[in-house]
Amino acid sequence: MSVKKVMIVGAGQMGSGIAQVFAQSGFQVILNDVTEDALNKGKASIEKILTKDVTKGKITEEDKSKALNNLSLSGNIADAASCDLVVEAIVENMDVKTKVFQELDRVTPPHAILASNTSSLPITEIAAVTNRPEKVIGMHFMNPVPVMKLVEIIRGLQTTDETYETVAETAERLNKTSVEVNDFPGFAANRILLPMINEAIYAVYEGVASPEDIDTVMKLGMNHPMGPLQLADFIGLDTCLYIMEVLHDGLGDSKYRPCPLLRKYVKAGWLGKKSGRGFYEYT
Ligand SMILES: CC(=O)CC(=O)SCCNC(=O)CCNC(=O)[C@H](O)C(C)(C)COP(=O)(O)OP(=O)(O)OC[C@H]1O[C@@H](n2cnc3c(N)ncnc32)[C@H](O)[C@@H]1OP(=O)(O)O
Ligand SMILES: NC(=O)C1=CN([C@@H]2O[C@H](COP(=O)(O)OP(=O)(O)OC[C@H]3O[C@@H](n4cnc5c(N)ncnc54)[C@H](OP(=O)(O)O)[C@@H]3O)[C@@H](O)[C@H]2O)C=CC1
Repeated sequence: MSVKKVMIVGAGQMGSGIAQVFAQSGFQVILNDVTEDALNKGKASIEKILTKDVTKGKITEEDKSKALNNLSLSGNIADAASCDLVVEAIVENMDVKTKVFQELDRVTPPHAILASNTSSLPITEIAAVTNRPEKVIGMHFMNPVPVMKLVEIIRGLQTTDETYETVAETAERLNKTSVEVNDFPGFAANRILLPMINEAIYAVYEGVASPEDIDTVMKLGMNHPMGPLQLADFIGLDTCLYIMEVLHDGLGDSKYRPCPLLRKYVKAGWLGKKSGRGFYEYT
């Protein structure tokens, strides 16, 4: 199957980035969210990035219009009835995701592939709530989506080769490089990245150094483009905590225990860049 039309569920930072790259690659895209406000914010962020790219001469005004013409907004998940592929990018919570997958299973045509952009949750478990587990797969983009080249493709236990190949070919059409990963907590990217971020938070918690100095260590000492605390704020501290909980519960090793300071910040509503405050303040 060659994918022509996609729905992206969730118009947050990941969903809007995913919608943008699909629209720029010539796919028909429906961006879905529960509120009109979220949809408008998602569309505005796509327009802002495309306008910047025009100013920089990376794309033409015509490329921008074409991409925006490929994009429509919808508050009704039943609009996925016309789609070949759905990429879900809502909150990292199994209960919420499985409800959405049950709904998608009801409304999409039988040939449609249902993909999740989950950072860490088991694809096999998400697939099990549908009547098409062979067509459920992980399509894990990296943040910021328009910039990062990688897509982790995660096979659930019942994902077929055909589903895998369609998604791998779709990632290639998006000009991304994909890697095949098996269904383990945190997959590959976050099994490696998140323990480093969590350790950096422990270092702040234990008074090893200030957040600024810890980030400087990793930026100037290891040439990371962002320090781990700046990156945690960028990912979202709620998402970081959900991922650490999945690693801790799923792998059962105390080395993955989420730092109490991370829990405290999330409880306080300090979710990082998206809420205006995390390890740093954002205006
Ligand atoms: C949690 C998960 O499940 C998985 C994950 O995603 S983990 C997170 C993975 N991501 C990372 O590790 C990101 C690490 N950070 C970086 O690579 C860089 O800091 C960065 C690309 C985000 C920004 O780069 P920078 O050099 O510091 O800043 P800046 O010069 O403003 O941006 C570089 C380019 O990226 C673009 N860019 C930055 N943020 C962007 C965004 N949100 N959307 C689109 N484009 C963006 C800029 O427009 C710029 O483009 P040009 O080179 O064409 O001018
Ligand atoms: N942040 C990152 O760096 C990365 C995140 N991911 C994964 O991507 C997913 C989304 O993360 P991110 O974009 O950062 O999160 P955001 O909080 O930015 O966006 C989530 C969006 O989904 C909406 N939403 C919540 N429930 C539903 C629903 N039932 N139907 C439709 N929309 C819904 C939210 O609306 P509202 O705000 O109203 O609740 C919000 O607009 C998560 O699974 C995360 O783990 C993957 C790679 C990187």
